[in-house]
Amino acid sequence: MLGGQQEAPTRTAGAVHARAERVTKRFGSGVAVDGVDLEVRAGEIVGLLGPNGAGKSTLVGLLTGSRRPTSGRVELCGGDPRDPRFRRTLGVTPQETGLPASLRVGEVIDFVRSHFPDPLSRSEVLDRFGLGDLARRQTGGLSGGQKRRLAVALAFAGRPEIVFLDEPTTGLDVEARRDLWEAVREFHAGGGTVVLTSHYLEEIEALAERVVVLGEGRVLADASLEAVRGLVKVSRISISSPVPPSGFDFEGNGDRLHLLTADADRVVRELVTRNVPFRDLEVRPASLEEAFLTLTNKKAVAGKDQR
Ligand SMILES: Nc1ncnc2c1ncn2[C@@H]1O[C@H](COP(=O)(O)OP(=O)(O)OP(=O)(O)O)[C@@H](O)[C@H]1O
Repeated sequence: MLGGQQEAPTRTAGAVHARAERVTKRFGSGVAVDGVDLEVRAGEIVGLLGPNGAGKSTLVGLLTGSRRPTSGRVELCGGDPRDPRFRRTLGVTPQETGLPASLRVGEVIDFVRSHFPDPLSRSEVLDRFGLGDLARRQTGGLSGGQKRRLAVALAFAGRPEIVFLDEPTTGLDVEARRDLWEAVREFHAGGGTVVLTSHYLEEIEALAERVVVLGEGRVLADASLEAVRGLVKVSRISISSPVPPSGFDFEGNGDRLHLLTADADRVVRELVTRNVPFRDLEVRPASLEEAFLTLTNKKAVAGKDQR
């Protein structure tokens, strides 16, 4: 993948911790990742956002060395992610984690720790992720949420430079999710780099400073959270009306109707001019989810490096 001599992993602030250069991954005739360029710098929290099948997990797999690109180049902390010297900088929680059912939680943590030169202590991992009470439990007997918490904790056990969290809080209740966010923030506050994928827009909004929107394997947007919203400049207009006004694309149930538009002023003026009998008018900026849907629909190649 990468040729020639490789230096030891870079630990300089501002260094590139993960890089994809025109990376493509094909499965048979399908393209999961299609010519992606991406740089993640030390200390960033980057959210990968996209609908099912957009290529998020495949991209994470490529950046973390569990998959090889069909073409293009990937780097992790300045080297090949398949090289153990560079893998030591990495913590990863894949979407599906197979934990050995007969091992106890503490044993699994120790097993993972043993692969790293300067890991967290067992009790640090247990405490930080609220697993103290479960240390002696066999992983086979854990609930789905407990397994997920352990899987995320394991990503941090080796005291990594960069963590990749693929849908980290799927299946967790609100409290457990917030606890995990806190642990991720703590890692970030200590200088750690984070790449996370999520379907929970709340999670991306809570954690990410930069959002990379993927659609059909391509980067549709790569910008700050605010800029991703700004890119589409969509407003959501809601009205109550006994009948849907003709000539407008309002959707909704009952008499509450909604419309996404880039020009809310024009729509409201037209509603008034045409004497539409609306009430309870509400106009607000689109949520990230709405912005993201609009971006995906447009298939726009938008705003690289607007962060
Ligand atoms: N091992 C594989 N063999 C064949 N096709 C695959 C394989 N892995 C992924 N794909 C295909 O590649 C595309 C991208 O999948 P990927 O899992 O990366 O998307 P995703 O954005 O992570 O989706 P989700 O949010 O549902 O996890 C999909 O069309 C998927 O079916």
